[in-house]
Amino acid sequence: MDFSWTTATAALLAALAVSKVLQFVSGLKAVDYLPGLRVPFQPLSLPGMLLPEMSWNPGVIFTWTWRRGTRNIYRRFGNDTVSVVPFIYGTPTLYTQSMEITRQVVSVGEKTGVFGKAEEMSRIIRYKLVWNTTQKVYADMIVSEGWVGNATTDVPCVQQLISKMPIQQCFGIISRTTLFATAAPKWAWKLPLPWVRRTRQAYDTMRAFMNSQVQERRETINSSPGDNTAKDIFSLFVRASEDEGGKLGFSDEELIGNVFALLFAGHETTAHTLAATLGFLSLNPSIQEETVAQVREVTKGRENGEIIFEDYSRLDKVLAAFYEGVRMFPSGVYLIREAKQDTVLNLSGAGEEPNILPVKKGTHVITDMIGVHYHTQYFSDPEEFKPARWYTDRTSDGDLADAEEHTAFSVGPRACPGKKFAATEAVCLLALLLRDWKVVPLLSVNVSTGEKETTQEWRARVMHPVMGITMGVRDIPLTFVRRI
Ligand code: HEM
Repeated sequence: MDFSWTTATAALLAALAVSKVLQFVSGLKAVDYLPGLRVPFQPLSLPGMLLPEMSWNPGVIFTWTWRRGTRNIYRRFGNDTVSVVPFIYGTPTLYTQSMEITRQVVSVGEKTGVFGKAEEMSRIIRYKLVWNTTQKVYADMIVSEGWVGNATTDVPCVQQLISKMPIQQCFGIISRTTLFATAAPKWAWKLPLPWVRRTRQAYDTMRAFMNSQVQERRETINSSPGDNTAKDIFSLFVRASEDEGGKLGFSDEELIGNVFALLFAGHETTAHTLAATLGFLSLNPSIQEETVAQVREVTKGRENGEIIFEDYSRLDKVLAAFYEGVRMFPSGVYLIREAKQDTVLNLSGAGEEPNILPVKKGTHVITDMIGVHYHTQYFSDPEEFKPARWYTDRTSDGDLADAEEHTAFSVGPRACPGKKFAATEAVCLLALLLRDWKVVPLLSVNVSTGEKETTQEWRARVMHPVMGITMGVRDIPLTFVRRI
């Protein structure tokens, strides 16, 4: 029989099509045919992330872009948990906006090993050091940015202010180019394009910085073996690695990787949440003044309005503003877990008739933090910035019985170990900034008409998410007006 390329290609395509159909059917079975989206690619898979957003390719943060009206997937399919089954590429996945399912998966499921993710993290942080360092960064920033003596200062992108240390420019570039870094083959790094060159430089600078940090710590630790005084995270990693020694110790690459992951987990999330919080405070002057009043009350009678670490627990309105900022822009937007074995989820929630959903091993379950945070069952008026819902004394605002469980820092054994770190840094920085400056939106002016946009237009233009390593917020333009 003559060999024909056409026949061979057709046979290959037919085999591929059959395998995809079988895979799709097994995906539907894995989620027990729970209604939901049927799309070519899982939105969090590489093709899903890289291809442009279309009706057939929802995009990484479709739960935000589609959150209103009939496109909201939970409303559309009439359930707080829906399936997303890809027919070309990706893992069958359940998206949920139910805290009850989140508890079953992220809390109980993780504890029992039925659901899980990979690596472990140690939890050693000294919060007073965080507070004092934040104070120093604020003082340095006021000088280096030339704010001393200014009555007002315009800041076109408040994120850049919050990320001012030199190495942090590299952080910014790296976090914006994660998709490229994950997907690009080696040759693509050599392309003669300015942004590729800048990306390469950022990665090289960061690697060299990290390397020098490892070598420095290694020398110090080896030159005085009994000395355990250095408690920064880098030294702890290096010491742990040196103590294990031989094959069990970390390689330099692994050490750098771990510290890198920790720095990124903490940096981008906190910077974006602070920016979003300042943005919302600028849009809500009365809430801003209420928060400032607490700062004044706490620091009354102190020389220069000094704010100290011991004030943290009394600055609950500042903390509440930060929690509300992270509720509205949850940087850890998806909690992704994989079923480690065949299991079941109870979709009905506490107290109702059981409605059992079988879930096959390998299926992903994603808690959609946007869904949870804009769910009227948990938060009344979810589109409103209402820090009062987090106040310690929030008896008037009955919608948060378990306030701690609803924060954007996750629950269960793999909840964010940096929550207190972020909260300490945020309360200190926000209290200092608000004590000294009134924050107002920097409104743009229409060049042809000379008219200024309204604050509502500013909100509609600015307060949108962008996806880097985590979910952030667009550049936030603000004016800082000195308080007398
Ligand atoms: C606004 C600030 C922050 C937010 C919203 C945030 C949010 C989160 C969330 C939701 C998770 C859990 C992810 C999951 O369960 O899949 C997480 C994990 C983590 N966070 Fe944060 N985080 C913040 C700041 C920080 C800071 C400052 C640090 C470090 C100092 C940090 C270090 C980590 C680490 C290491 C993990 C992984 C924990 C594990 O897998 O066991 N985070 N974060």
